[in-house]
Amino acid sequence: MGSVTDTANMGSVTDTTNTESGKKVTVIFVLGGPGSGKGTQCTNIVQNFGYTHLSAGDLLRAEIKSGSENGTMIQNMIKEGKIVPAEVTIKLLQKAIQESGNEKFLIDGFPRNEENRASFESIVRLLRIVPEIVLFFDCSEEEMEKRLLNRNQGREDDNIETIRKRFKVYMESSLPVIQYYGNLGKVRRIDAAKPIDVVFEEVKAIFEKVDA
Ligand SMILES: Nc1ncnc2c1ncn2[C@@H]1O[C@H](COP(=O)(O)OP(=O)(O)OP(=O)(O)O)[C@@H](O)[C@H]1O
Ligand SMILES: Nc1ccn([C@@H]2O[C@H](COP(=O)(O)O)[C@@H](O)[C@H]2O)c(=O)n1
Ligand SMILES: [Mg+2]
Repeated sequence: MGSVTDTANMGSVTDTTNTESGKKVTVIFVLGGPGSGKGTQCTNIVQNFGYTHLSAGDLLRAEIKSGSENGTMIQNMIKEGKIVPAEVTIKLLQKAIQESGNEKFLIDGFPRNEENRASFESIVRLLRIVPEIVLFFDCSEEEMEKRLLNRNQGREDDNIETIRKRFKVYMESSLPVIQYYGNLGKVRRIDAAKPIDVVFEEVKAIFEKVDA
């Protein structure tokens, strides 16, 4: 997305569909419940299909670490399992997109609620970028809870109290976004309860079609 210019103001994103090299920008949203395996499978997709993986959660956690003025607000929201205002998250995504030099993006954990979706769409409408497809990692709460409690990555939100809050936000705010894209025929549902390599076989079949 080399020709997308943003003068630190989301309203001033230049209207362009293609990069300066004339290549098409591909955006794939990666959605699913907490612990469904989005990050794990994105790592596999990057290795096999040349996408840049942008995890909204990872970008927000990096923003906390950077000591930014929004850090405390973001940290408090993550601890409570709440969704950070889209304005903040989209700025981080835009910066990462610009810095990547790539044209193919997996946007993981975004849009997470209606406000995320509507804000993103109002910006990308200018760019005429629409998500190619939405990968939906579908997994039971029981399995996701087990995975999160065993993740051991030192995440402040991987405790049972916050996990329950994240599940509630997922059911109430994130699933409707998946349904929205489902109504547009964009959702590719994946049975994420299976072992990692089996899930990736299903993912691979989808990407082979996208890249065809
Ligand atoms: N198919 C799978 N079977 C068993 N364990 C898995 C599977 N996929 C991922 N895991 C493990 O579950 C944990 C959560 O996976 P991951 O971090 O990829 O989930 P996520 O969807 O990105 O979660 P979050 O939304 O919290 O970031 C990790 O410890 C990972 O190794
Ligand atoms: N669009 C988003 C994505 C994430 N968050 C916050 O980060 C937390 C962790 O997200 P993961 O995808 O890494 O699980 C999430 O619970 C939210 O608090 C957000 O606000 N907006
Ligand atoms: Mg993740």
